[in-house]
Amino acid sequence: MIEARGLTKRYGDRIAVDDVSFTVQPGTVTGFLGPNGAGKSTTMRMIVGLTRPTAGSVTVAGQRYAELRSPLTTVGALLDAKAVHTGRTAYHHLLSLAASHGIPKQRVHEVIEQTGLDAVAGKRVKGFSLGMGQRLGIAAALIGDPQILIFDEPVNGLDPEGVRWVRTFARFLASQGRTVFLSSHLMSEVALTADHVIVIGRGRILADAPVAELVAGAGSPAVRVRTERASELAELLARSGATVASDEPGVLEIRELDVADIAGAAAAAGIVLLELTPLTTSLEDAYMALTDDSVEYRTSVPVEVAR
Ligand SMILES: Nc1ncnc2c1ncn2[C@@H]1O[C@H](COP(=O)(O)OP(=O)(O)OP(=O)(O)O)[C@@H](O)[C@H]1O
Repeated sequence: MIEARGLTKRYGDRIAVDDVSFTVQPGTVTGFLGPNGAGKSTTMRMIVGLTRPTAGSVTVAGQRYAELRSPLTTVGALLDAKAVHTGRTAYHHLLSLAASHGIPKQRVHEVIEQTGLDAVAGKRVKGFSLGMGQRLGIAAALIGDPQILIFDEPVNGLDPEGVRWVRTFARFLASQGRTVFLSSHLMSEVALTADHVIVIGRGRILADAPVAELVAGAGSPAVRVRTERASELAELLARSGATVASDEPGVLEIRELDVADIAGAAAAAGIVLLELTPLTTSLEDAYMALTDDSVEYRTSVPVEVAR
């Protein structure tokens, strides 16, 4: 279990992590989701004692990382796979890690096998592909057979096969009763991998819920409408309290009004609808709704598109 209480990190007058409290449970994959710069890496670095909190605390298995007598056998982390840039072979990299922590050699063979590195274990890490580097990072995290695993953006830059491997492996680790905490800025990835999601934006927790609950609570789903009089209908519906968006000429995405309300309003105004489709709410919608005010950089769709 990982427990953060009032965890805060300031860099000068910039607040990277702002008074966050959460618990990550064993036996599940918990996704840590947020846009770039939201504070995910800073939080993870504080969990494993690499960054010192400005205030608050975080514990793993009930203790602060610095107090752990045997850190590698308690928590394993993959924070920056590219950080391993060595002329040593994968086997020797893992062997020296094991040796420096009193972990038997046998464990090196086990993690090599578990992470599918057998074929490249004798090769120098320098020449590794990103996918192989990621497997090596995960093997290193597993070396002490810890119950708690922290992976920062484990699928970033991986090909589809690599993504699938990380996803399946994370689920396997959780099925063994381990605590698996993995970050991503990809909601689609988290939806496929995690049971539970903690969403962070601008250093604050925006949601902490099972994936299913987050989707269900995403608010009114959108309705897609196609008409030749899109801008006229958009103005009409906006006056009735709808939120109207458009990223394609003649097509509107309407929230806060249901299909019947929209059809009624269009009929009353003599506007012919060419399409009227309720859209199901996805985790992506839920995530966008939650982080709407939290993204540092955004693109906006000009209203003119609706015309
Ligand atoms: N060492 C540092 N010095 C100053 N500011 C920092 C430092 N590390 C992080 N920050 C700032 O803190 C904020 C949170 O960064 P962090 O890397 O934790 O976010 P993130 O959610 O992991 O984003 P990304 O997905 O882009 O890695 C950002 O605004 C970042 O610029």
